Amino acid sequence: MAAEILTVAQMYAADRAAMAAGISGPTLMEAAGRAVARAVRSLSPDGPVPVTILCGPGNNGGDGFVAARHLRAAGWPVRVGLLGEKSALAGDAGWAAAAWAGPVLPATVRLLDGAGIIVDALFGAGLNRPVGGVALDLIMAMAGTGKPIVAVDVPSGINGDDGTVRGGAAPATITVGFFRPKPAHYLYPGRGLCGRVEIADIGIPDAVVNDMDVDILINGPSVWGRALPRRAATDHKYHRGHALVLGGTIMTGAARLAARAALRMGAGLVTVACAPSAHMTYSLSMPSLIVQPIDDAGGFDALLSDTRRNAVLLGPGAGSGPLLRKVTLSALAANRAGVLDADIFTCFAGDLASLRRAGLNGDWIMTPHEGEFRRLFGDLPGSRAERARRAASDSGAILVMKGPDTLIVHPDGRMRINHNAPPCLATAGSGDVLAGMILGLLAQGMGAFDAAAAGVWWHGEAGRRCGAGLIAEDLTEIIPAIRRDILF
Ligand SMILES: NC(=O)C1=CN([C@@H]2O[C@H](COP(=O)(O)OP(=O)(O)OC[C@H]3O[C@@H](n4cnc5c(N)ncnc54)[C@H](O)[C@@H]3O)[C@@H](O)[C@H]2O)[C@H](O)CC1
Ligand SMILES: [K+]
Repeated sequence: MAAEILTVAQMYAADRAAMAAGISGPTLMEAAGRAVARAVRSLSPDGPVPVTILCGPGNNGGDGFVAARHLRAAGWPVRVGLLGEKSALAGDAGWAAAAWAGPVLPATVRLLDGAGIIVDALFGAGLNRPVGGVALDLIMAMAGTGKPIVAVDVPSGINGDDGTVRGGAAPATITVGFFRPKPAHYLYPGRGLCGRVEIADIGIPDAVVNDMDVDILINGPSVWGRALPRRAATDHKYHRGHALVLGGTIMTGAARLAARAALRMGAGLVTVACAPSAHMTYSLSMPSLIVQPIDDAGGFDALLSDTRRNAVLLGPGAGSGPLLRKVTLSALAANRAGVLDADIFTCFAGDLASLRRAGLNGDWIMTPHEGEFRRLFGDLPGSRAERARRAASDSGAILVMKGPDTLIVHPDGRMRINHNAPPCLATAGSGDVLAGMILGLLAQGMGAFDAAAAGVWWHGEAGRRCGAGLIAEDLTEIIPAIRRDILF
């Protein structure tokens, strides 16, 4: 499957490019409507049930008319309700409505009575304001029926570019998108309202994407697999990097999980630097760890003076006191790659400027969840994706905005949307494992953007394989099996 996600504007451009290549608008709409009819039929394998199709005033409605014609031809009872006047339908939608031989009724809530399946073809890519009035009444009524809904392109009321709900939207059972997915198919809350997403080939040549600046991808091995660190028969451990983790004194579990994850990801060596009082805790937890007691930030600097220690993790369990602050500023100045997580966002709350001044750049990855994000970046305006992009651009670092639809964003605006994380990953220590996984890849020399994306996907896959009831310790243990299955 192609990993590209197209914005609404890019999808319109793809349409135009296809038409310029000689594929007519009605040809595209015919294929789109046929795919919608197919999705409806898949919901009732035992045979026809009454279908109500609610059509809007644009081409989304046009797709609805085409679907109506195909379903009727296959012997399905279909009622079509139109929001607006048939005479006002223009272009391809006008063509589709003219080709529908059945009655066109005004779209009212009553039309939903007796429907076994509903097709939501009110608004798609062309939504340009929040839904209200009759349209909103229809959307709420669709949602209230409890019947299966097939949404055309997106559930009406969802903004295709960011997945936000504008006014209201009815949850679909299947959403049929066209050519390539849109951000709303992958970003919550849109993603949660789309149900199963089926992307139909409607005859737009794949090549049209080559002329576009596609900067959003679905995160997965096809995106970063070729950049994974390779093993050579002649490798020794110093070829595989040396990660350095600042370990806390009280919350020692976080750094232990992260260090273990970094080793499991293939880092050659992992050192935990900690207060002398915590030395024993770290040493006894994992014989393969190097544990270095440090008295103060100077002790950490001394460890960093060994340039083989090439990747650094700061934050998990570290406490947000002066030590973390000092160590972070000197690590940023030391020209390393690294991951900033957890207590970093408290330690530097509202103070991105200090991180930037110290040398934060694209070799560094920040991994906040929503609350931590706000602590560092404040209340930025816009959707989650817009805020994440702004934060990556302002910080100059790779931003991993954690959540059920984790975003991996480059300062230049490129974004990868992750979609494989199961809810059971929301458990204590899970974020520490993620930070350590990314660290392990950084230590082996993988570029920060790819390392972040690979870590996030791999962590999701680990969660999926462990399943419900997993604890963070399980995640680290399944890492090697996943590597074996990534075919790059
Ligand atoms: N390659 C493709 O993706 C193809 C997509 N197709 C379908 O075309 C629609 C997009 O069609 P468009 O006419 O541009 O927009 P819409 O039908 O979504 O809506 C425009 C229509 O609705 C009015 N409107 C917008 N927002 C509101 C609102 N909140 N309340 C009331 N009215 C609103 C607006 O004024 C217009 O009149 C895409 O989604 C696909 O379904 C093609 O069929 C095939 C190729
Ligand atoms: K729709």
